[in-house]
Amino acid sequence: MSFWDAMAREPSLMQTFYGAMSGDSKLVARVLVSDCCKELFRGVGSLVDVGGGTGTMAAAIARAYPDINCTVFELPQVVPDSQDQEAFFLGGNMFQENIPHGDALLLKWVLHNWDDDNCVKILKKCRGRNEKSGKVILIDMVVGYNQTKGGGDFSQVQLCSDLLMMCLLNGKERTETELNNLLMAAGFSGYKIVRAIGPRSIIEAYP
Ligand SMILES: C[S@@+](CC[C@H](N)C(=O)[O-])C[C@H]1O[C@@H](n2cnc3c(N)ncnc32)[C@H](O)[C@@H]1O
Repeated sequence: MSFWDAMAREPSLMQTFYGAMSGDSKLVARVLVSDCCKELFRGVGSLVDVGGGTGTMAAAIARAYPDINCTVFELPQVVPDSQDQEAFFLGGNMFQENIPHGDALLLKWVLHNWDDDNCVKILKKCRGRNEKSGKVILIDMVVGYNQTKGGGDFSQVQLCSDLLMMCLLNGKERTETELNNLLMAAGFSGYKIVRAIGPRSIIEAYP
């Protein structure tokens, strides 16, 4: 049974986990929708937050950019019973179903949950959905990046998170080289690290 299915059997655990994800998204959204990142959203009319949890990030983007149509694509057990006003929810499994099309697909704190093979599968599916135009926005740790760019030393946080991901999910935190390898294996033409947010980074990847 997957970590996600096991959690779905424990309502209190689900509430705690997705509440924590939502709290984190509130923090990160403050940076993502601030002036420093506005280039990310230029020309974007639709955005899909893949594995977007309870929709906190998508709602923050929709509030800041009312012209962007925001969708949250999540496991059915996470989709709320009634639709949110700010973002549309769609239930599905990103490995099995088609990820909805979007000018921008967002993967925040998703890739670090998976091993390399599964990451390439996820990235290929995302690339397939916006190959002609658009991009994929990743928010994840890039191990070592922040130290070299003067953003503070987050190496211990990054290594602790790496251990946690390995133990819980067979996932990992990745260096820039490892991230580049995944993107190239999934057929992306390039990427740019837009900026760091503490131990994590915002990365724009181009199909
Ligand atoms: C670490 S959480 C991040 C949630 C959200 N992006 C955030 O940062 O707050 C990973 C998310 O991936 C979702 N997820 C896991 N497996 C999935 C799948 N097969 N298809 C779609 N979503 C999935 C989980 O339900 C969870 O919300």
